[in-house]
Amino acid sequence: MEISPALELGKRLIRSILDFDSLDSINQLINAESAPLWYQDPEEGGISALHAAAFAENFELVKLLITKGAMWNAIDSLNNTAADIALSMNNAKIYEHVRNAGIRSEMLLTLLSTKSSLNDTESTMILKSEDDTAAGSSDEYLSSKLTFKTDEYGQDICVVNAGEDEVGVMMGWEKEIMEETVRRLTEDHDNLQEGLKVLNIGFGLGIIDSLFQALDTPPSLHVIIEAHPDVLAHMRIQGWYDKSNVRIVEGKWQDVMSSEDVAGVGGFDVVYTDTFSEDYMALKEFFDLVPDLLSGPESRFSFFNGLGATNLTFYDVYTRLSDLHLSDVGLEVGWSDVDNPLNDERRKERWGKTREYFTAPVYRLPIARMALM
Ligand SMILES: C[S@@+](CC[C@H](N)C(=O)[O-])C[C@H]1O[C@@H](n2cnc3c(N)ncnc32)[C@H](O)[C@@H]1O
Repeated sequence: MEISPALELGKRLIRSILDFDSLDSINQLINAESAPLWYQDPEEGGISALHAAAFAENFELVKLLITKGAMWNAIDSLNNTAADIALSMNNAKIYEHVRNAGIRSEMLLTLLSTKSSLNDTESTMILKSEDDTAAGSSDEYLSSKLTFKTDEYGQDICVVNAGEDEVGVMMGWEKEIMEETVRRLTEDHDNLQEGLKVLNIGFGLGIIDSLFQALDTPPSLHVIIEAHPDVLAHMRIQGWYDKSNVRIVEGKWQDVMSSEDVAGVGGFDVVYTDTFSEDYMALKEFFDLVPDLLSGPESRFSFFNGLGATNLTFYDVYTRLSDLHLSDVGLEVGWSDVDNPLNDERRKERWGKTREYFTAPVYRLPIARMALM
C-alpha cells in the first residue's frame, strides 16, 4: 500500500531506531527531515519511535524523543506504552523517565482543565474518559438498568451493559481488597471503641458497608451516598433503610455534599469513596473536599484505586498523581500493596463474561490522613 512521504519518514525513523543506527543519523531524520514522532507503524505492531527507543534500550534517544514531544502514553497493538516495554526489559531508568514525563504532563493537564476557560480541553488523554457507554459516562450509567446476580462461579456481581460488553459495577472477588481497606481504615483508630462516624460513597454490592457494620463496635453513624435507583431499590429490599445507625443519602455525591446528613455531621472518622464510570477529574474533585469531611488528625480517608489498572504504567501514573494531588490538599498517603486476588488460575473464572477492568498484579491501597505541620 502506498503511504504519504511523511508517514514513510515515520516508518524509516522507527526502522532506523530498531536497527541501532547512530544517534547522528536518527537525529538527522528527526531534526532535518522532520520525521513525525506520533507515527505508529501498523507493520511493526503499532509501535512509535518512543517504543522503538525503549526496545533498543537507548536512554539518550528516549530523553531526546520526550523533549521533542513524543507521546508518552501511545499504546501499541498489544496495549503497551513505551514505559511498559522498558519495564518488561527491566530497564528502570527508561521506565522512570517515560513515566515521569507522564506524571508531569497529566499534572499540567489537570491544572489546565481546572481553569474554567479550558474546562473541556480535549487533550486530557488519560484523565478524561473517552468512553460514552455506561462504563465511561456517569449520566449514561445512572440511567442504565443494573442486574444483581450470582454468576456461574457462585460469585455475587452487579453488572451493567456497556455497548457490546457486560461490565461489572462491583464483583464479589473485590471482597479481599475491601477487607484489607476496612482493616487499615479502622485498626487502632482512637474512636473505634465508641463507634466510628463513617462516610461511604457508592454502595455497589454493599461489601464495604457490611464490613463496617460488622466491626466489633458498629459505627455510631454510617452515612452512605448512592446515586443509582436500582442500587437504592436493592438496599431497601436488603433492609439498609431500617438500620438505626445508617443514613442513606440518595443522589450523586456531587449534589449532596452540603446536605445536613453530610456537612451537618461536623466531620467523619472514616471516609471512603468507590464510585463507577467516573474519571480522574471527578476523583480529584472529591480529593479537594476531603479535608472538610474529616473530623481531625486521627481521621482516615481511602478510595478505590482502580483507575488505569489495565496497564502498569497508567496505574503507576494515576497512583502517583493521586499522591501528589492529595498532598496538595494537606493529606499524607501511606500506600500498601495487596496481591490482586485474580493472579491465580481462578482469574478467567472470576471475570466470567464481563470486561476485565483490573489486571495489575497488585492493588495499591491508599490510606490518607491530615499531614502534621
Ligand atoms: C464499585 S460500586 C461500590 C462498591 C462498594 N465499595 C462495595 O464494597 O460493594 C460503585 C457504586 O457507586 C455508585 N455511584 C456511581 N456514581 C456515583 C455518584 N456520582 N454518586 C454516588 N454514587 C455513585 C454506583 O451506583 C455503585 O453503586
